[in-house]
Amino acid sequence: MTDPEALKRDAAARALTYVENGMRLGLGTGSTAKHFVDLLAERVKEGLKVVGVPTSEVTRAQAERLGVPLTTLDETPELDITIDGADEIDPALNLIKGGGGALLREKIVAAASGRMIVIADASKRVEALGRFPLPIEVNAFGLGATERAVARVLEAAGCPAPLSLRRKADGHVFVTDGGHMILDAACARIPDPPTLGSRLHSVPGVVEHGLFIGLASLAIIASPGGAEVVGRV
Ligand SMILES: O=C(CO)[C@H](O)[C@H](O)COP(=O)(O)O
Repeated sequence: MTDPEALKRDAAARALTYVENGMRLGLGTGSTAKHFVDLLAERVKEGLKVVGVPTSEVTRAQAERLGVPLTTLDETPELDITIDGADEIDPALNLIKGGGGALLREKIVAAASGRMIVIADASKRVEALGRFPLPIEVNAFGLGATERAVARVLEAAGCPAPLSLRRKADGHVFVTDGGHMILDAACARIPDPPTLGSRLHSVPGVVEHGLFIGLASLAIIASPGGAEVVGRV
């Protein structure tokens, strides 16, 4: 059996072939994106000139440690490519993201990019989104009321789901880089992701959700047979 880390690194290496001198890059978060930043740093040491916007404090620390030049969306509001992982990828390249809790910055950075390339191993491919619990980032104020409103929206969208407040391994509540909390919705199957996405945005207190609709234009999916490049259908 192929080592999952080797597959993630394969996908990351293939994504690097899309990076050209002078590009402004969005740098994703998670174990697959971490491989991309490692490989990018090697190319930077060899002389590649790029600048990156990290999607989390974890990625910022990694990139800084490895010498990848960084900028912000205030200094550089338009990026060429974002390369990021995903928790689920459907055939239309709609995604669930946020397993690592970085969904808000990931979505802002992807939306500011000319294209988003998703890198993943084949286990992330699904026919329909929803088996992976959908992360919903919420403001701490009014948490109980927001949770009830989110539950009503999920039910109306045909995917009633238990909600759980995300906690860290030590039991403390997980707090995002933006200072918010995450409700994970165990939907099982989301019949209409775009509709659910817009309805969730209508709930006061919801800061962002992990449905990435129409943002990714390319997915690089690594399996033991090699890395497959899939364009949006
Ligand atoms: O959305 C994310 C972080 O918020 C990650 O991209 C997603 O969780 C995939 O992570 P990994 O590459 O470790 O499987």
